[in-house]
Amino acid sequence: MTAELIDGKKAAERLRGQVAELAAAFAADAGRKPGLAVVLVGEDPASSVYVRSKGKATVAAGMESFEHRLPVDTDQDDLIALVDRLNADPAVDGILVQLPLPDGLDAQAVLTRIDPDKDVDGFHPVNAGRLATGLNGFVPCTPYGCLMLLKSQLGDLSGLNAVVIGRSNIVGKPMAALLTAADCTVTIAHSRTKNLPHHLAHADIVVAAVGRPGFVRGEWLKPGATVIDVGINRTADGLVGDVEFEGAASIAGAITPVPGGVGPMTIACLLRNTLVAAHRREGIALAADAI
Ligand SMILES: Nc1nc(=O)c2c([nH]1)NC[C@@H]1CN(c3ccc(C(=O)N[C@@H](CCC(=O)O)C(=O)O)cc3)C=[N+]21
Repeated sequence: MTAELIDGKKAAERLRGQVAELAAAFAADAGRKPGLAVVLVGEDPASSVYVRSKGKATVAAGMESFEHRLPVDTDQDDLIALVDRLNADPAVDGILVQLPLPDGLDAQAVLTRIDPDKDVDGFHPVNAGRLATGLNGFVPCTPYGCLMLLKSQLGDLSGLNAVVIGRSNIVGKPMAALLTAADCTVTIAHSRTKNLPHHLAHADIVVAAVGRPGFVRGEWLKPGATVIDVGINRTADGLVGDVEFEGAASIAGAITPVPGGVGPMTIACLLRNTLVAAHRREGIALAADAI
């Protein structure tokens, strides 16, 4: 292995520390802590683990955590009614409805019901539009975390070639928008892309978000490339990313591990977005470069 390991766990700890300091200052100013509501429908074991760790991280950062666990057979109207209550609750700055929702529930209708100014996941179409047009909104946590890792690794990203593999609304599309705004030359590759190795051969930055274990091969990479692996695949070998790690680590300049790369940054960015939401809702200034 010759690539430098990008330590997402350490970067996330640093960000969480900054959020905690700013959350304490907010609480002193506003007379209340920033609040994050997390809604989990059903008992998917992986989702339960994530929701628990989000709750713990929220409290550790000096914020209020409101957890709503609903039965798997919850109907659409009851879930929408809960979102309406959270929208109206002044103690709630951020709302996250854990995905995926059980079969039979319409996730798009639920996400679109969340007040865009409490949408700390950045999944509401209004926030997607704000990101696409360069307005202030909320950026989805995973791509935002990836951008922070890239900037701390590479500094200015201007003029670099970036290939984003995956075109989901949650990762690929917002990632491409962020890299475009950072002046990269961006290619979005996906399942229908012809000759992916051709595109990767020119990529200074690769963000892999396809959900297939070991899909990206080391020999496809440009030597020295910076590789961000968003994949979290549970296999017989344990948790693995979308990038074939051993091969990639011998050619890339730097690479995120799985676990310990992008995942911890996702949760830290959720706290960051909640802090920003709280400041905006209370009309309290937060220096643009504070976090
Ligand atoms: N509305 C919504 N927002 C989300 O942000 C959201 C969601 N739904 N549904 C599920 C996915 C997944 N997700 C992760 C967060 C942290 C880690 C994480 O911290 N992973 C650790 C450990 C992983 C493990 O051990 O299982 C790591 O990669 O090192 C992973 C995955 C957020 N998601």
